[in-house]
Amino acid sequence: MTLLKTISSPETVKQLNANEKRQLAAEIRDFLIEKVSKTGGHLGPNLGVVELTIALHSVFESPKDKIVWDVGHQSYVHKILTGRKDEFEGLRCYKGISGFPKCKESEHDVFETGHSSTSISAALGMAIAGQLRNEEYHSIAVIGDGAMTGGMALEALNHAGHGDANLIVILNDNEMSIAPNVGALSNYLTRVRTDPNYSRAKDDIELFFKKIPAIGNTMLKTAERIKDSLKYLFVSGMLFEELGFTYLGPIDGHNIEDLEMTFQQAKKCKGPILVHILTKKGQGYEPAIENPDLFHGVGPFCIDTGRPIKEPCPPSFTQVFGETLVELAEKDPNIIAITAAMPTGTGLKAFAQKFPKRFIDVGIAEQHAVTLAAGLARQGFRPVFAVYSTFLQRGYDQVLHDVCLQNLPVIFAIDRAGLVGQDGETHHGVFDISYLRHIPNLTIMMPKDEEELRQMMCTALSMQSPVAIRYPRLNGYGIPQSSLSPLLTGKMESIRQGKDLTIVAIGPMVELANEVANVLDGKGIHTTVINGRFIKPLDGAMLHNLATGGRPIFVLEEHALQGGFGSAILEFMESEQLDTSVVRRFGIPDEFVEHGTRDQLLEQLGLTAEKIAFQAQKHLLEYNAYNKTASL
Ligand SMILES: Cc1ncc(C[n+]2csc(CCOP(=O)(O)OP(=O)(O)O)c2C)c(N)n1
Ligand SMILES: CC(=O)[C@@H](O)[C@H](O)COP(=O)(O)O
Ligand SMILES: [Mg+2]
Repeated sequence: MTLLKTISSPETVKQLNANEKRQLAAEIRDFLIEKVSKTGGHLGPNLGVVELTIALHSVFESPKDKIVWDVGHQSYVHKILTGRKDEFEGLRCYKGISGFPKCKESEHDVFETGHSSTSISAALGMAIAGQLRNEEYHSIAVIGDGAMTGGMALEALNHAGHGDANLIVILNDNEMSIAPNVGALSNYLTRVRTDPNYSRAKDDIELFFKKIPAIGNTMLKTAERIKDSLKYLFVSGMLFEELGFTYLGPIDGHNIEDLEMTFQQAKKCKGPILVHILTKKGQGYEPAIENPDLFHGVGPFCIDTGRPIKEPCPPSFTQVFGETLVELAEKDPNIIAITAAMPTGTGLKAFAQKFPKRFIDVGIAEQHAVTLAAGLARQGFRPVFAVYSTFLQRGYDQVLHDVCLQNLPVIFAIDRAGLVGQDGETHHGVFDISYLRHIPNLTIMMPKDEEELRQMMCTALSMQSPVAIRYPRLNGYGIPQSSLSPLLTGKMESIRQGKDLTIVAIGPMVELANEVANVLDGKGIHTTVINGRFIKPLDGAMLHNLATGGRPIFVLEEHALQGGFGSAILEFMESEQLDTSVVRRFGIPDEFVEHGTRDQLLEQLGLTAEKIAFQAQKHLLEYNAYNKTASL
């Protein structure tokens, strides 16, 4: 990696000639494969944008020119070229560089991303800002064909096309979202990619009519008009031209010279421009090309074989969800599974293979997915929308307005609920209780283990109202499966009894509560552990019993404290005139949690058995002293 060693900034890239840039691209690919094989990460998307990123930093003047990376999972090459290559040992690691653009890392990271389809809006905002201040710079959104299916992207195209802001949208079309891309836009782009016919048809028409003497020219003019109307159907980019963009492309996204020439052309254009580039996800590494879904976001892997390096472990909550949904769907023909471009991540691949007519992938369109589910439910189906907690944030109003207000029986299978680890702030699923709990008609559950997830899915199907089941990005505990039977709605579960302290916990925090109880047992302190199970409705009878039991109550949740499960318990106790001073909440304070392993982040947040047991001892001393004084 001789050339790569010399790269410390975009200026050093600009000094290279064409051959050197090609060599640099090869070295970057080797670098990415070597580093990501150790840390894990979004290898496929980044291998696909090596030439694009070299050309971008060759032609434009970052950070004066603003480059916004949509989703941002493909920004590793950008980070390598902007002085961070020596930090890749710590990619996505605790206190290491993020896998997404972070403004605090570099002046070249001009906007933070992680959720899809935001880049055009952000870049357009920056372009308009430049116009208002008479500042000369280019504003560039790099967006994938998958992200382009997101509603926000289309809203921004609609706005940009109507104005004269100097915005450059680079559409990185690799025919893939995480899975193969879906939808009419994707089909259109495929036609544009693979459409030799139009140009041939145009030449053939002209040649044919030119052969006909005299009338030929008249007919040729008619044919011109036909050709123009044909253009509206086939020619590259007409869709974008019609939206007010200057369309350039499609061009080979792995040819640096072509890219640079096109970007130079785009720089001279006024108003909104869309450059359509064609790339291959995983370019340069066969296993990633052959398995773009796996290598979209991969854990550590063996470079020679491309096989993930994984310890044997029990099935994940996601896998149990997917298998159970198939089991339920075999009995209930009304079950429909919906994903927003994440069939693998949400465990729906088996369902899609077994019930293709009852599986819907809407693309990166969570808002649409929720209201689509509402429509299906209105017609008597049982739609199950499997979605990551963080991405359901996109569909908040649809959950409230289209599902719960009409009390429609939609099931929200909320995966990645809790800390997700290396994706960090933009992906932790730690806000869904807060943004859902206040919505009337909605039931919210969280299982303590994978077996209870199965029971909750069965419970949800037995209800005729909206239900959310939230579960973590974790492996299960290897609990043997039992037959599916519904739980009693709104009932907590008593796990163990102890006279000194009560801990009420949800999800994986129940396991932690047991660990705390074991630590305290060794200190002669005995703990009652309650599995919260239902975040809404709460188990009022249990809470009354606990609140009047004369013991402090600790509430554990891997979720924001603001508006979380502990808040719900406090609100309930206050509304019942119970003594809320007995309650102490443990969860995520009012801050964003960065990336790292889940264990590192739990340690940082004080959500460990040792730390909570220490707090319990301290609290009990104060609590008992206070009560002694009060009783005198
Ligand atoms: C709102 C939202 N939904 C889902 C995701 C998960 N996600 C991350 S990347 C991706 C696919 C992006 O496809 P594309 O834009 O074509 O980029 P590529 O990976 O092909 O380079 C998805 C669905 C997300 N980041 N944000
Ligand atoms: C970039 C993005 O949003 C997805 O690729 C996400 O990183 C997937 O997360 P999981 O690894 O939890 O499926
Ligand atoms: Mg793509």
